[in-house]
Amino acid sequence: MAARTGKEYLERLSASRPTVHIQGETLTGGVQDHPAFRNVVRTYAELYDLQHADEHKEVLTYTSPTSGERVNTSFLTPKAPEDLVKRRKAFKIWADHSNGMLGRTGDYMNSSLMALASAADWFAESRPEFGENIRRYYEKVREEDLLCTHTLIPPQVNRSVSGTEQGGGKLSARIVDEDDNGVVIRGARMLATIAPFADEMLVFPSTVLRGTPEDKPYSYAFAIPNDTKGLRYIAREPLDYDRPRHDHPLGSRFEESDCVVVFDDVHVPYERCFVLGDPELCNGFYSRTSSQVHMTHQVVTRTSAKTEYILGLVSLLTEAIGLEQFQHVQEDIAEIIATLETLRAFLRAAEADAEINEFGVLTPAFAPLNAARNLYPKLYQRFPQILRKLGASGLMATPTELDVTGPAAADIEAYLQSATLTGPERVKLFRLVWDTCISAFSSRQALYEYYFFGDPVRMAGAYVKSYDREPYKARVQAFLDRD
Ligand SMILES: Cc1cc2nc3c(=O)[nH]c(=O)nc-3n(C[C@H](O)[C@H](O)[C@H](O)COP(=O)(O)OP(=O)(O)OC[C@H]3O[C@@H](n4cnc5c(N)ncnc54)[C@H](O)[C@@H]3O)c2cc1C
Repeated sequence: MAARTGKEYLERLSASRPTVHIQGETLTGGVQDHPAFRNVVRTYAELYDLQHADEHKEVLTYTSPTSGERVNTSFLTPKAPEDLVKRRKAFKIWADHSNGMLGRTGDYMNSSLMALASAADWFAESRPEFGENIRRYYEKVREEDLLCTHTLIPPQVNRSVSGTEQGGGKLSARIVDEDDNGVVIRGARMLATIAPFADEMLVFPSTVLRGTPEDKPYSYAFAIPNDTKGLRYIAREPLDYDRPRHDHPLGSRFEESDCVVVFDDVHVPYERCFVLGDPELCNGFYSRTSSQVHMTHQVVTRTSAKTEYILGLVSLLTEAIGLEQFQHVQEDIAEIIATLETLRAFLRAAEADAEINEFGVLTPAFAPLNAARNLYPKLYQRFPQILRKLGASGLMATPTELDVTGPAAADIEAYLQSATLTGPERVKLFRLVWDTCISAFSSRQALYEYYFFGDPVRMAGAYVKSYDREPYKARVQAFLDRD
């Protein structure tokens, strides 16, 4: 099968039976029609349709080396510089479709799987069949164009002890049994975005494991269909209130949903396992395979699309109400431009300094991408702040569509006009600003960007530890020692 259409994505989803607890209801199917999910599912279907649009199909797809069918470009194993460029352009098309608001479009995990499968020999060091498993799984996801999400971190019970010690070792998902066909998993993982409407759940390592015998049951990587028996999702309250697009322009399209993941003795067949009982392999999972680099390449492309959107939005806002000439407003706009250009420079540097890794994959330089992923969680927080500051009371003068077209229409036309816009045009723009900086949807976006790659505080610790500062210390020391 080739790159899917939106219709094919929806058909598969309607045949799927994931167990989802949401607002007191238990769903065992029908996700695509549920008010909490149907709008975002439609948006995901649009992404699949873009793969077949005349203006995008050349960039969004390439010819599969096994089936000869067109498959999504995020599966392309880069060997030459133009492959990296093609990958980035494909990421950008999908990211632009949601103004960078969707964090779990398929290309994110596809990029990870591409890199993991290329490093199959590394997995095979643990057990030969694991190398074959990851290669086969990547090909399956590529050829069937499956939508994958992932769940990484242990439940947030007591962060003063390790993930494996939560609840006395009885809470985090762990291997509790093993038979001739596979392993049995019991416990929970904290979160998985888009879980109810993904096809597959990747249960991958995250926190560093100590390599002690007690850590072995927590040392695994596997993938299961999202309606596997015993797998349950507990969804948070939806932020899509099924309101008109005029009123909630982002929440009514891009509300991805986040779920706690419960494994109630889930049986995972061996052929779906890539690591078992090997903490060392878990600890090297992302770095040794270059998977973190390719994932970050996708993410920085997405965040640059999101920053372009913010720049466009702030510019329309400041033009609309005549703020452009004020210096502090220009200072805020300059901050957004500088962030955008920084992200673009990181992407360009990462691609320009790419090198072939030990598995023959052209891999972007990690240093610029790592800098981007350490900076953006904090840089993004400024954007809603700037929008709130510049929008001010205008963000509360935001009647709904029913008012714009109802009895208040004449007042709205007269009193809500702006320097450049009619009343209805201004309300439409300001509702978009509101959904980017004030609504519950926008709050969740800010939280998402902050924790996208993990806790920025602990990431900073790892960043400092991994960065070679010796040459700079030596240079300063030499200066101190200079006569
Ligand atoms: C909107 C959203 C969507 C998400 N989607 C996914 C997903 O799809 N898949 C997935 O796997 N994960 C997902 N996550 C989880 C994300 O990976 C985590 O939020 C992130 O790794 C931080 O972990 P935590 O939330 O458990 O925070 P905690 O680890 O509980 O940290 C809470 C606070 O305590 C501090 N703290 C805790 N422990 C330490 C320590 N040892 N040293 C110093 N400070 C500490 C932190 O700095 C932080 O301020 C999502 C998170 C959000 C918010």
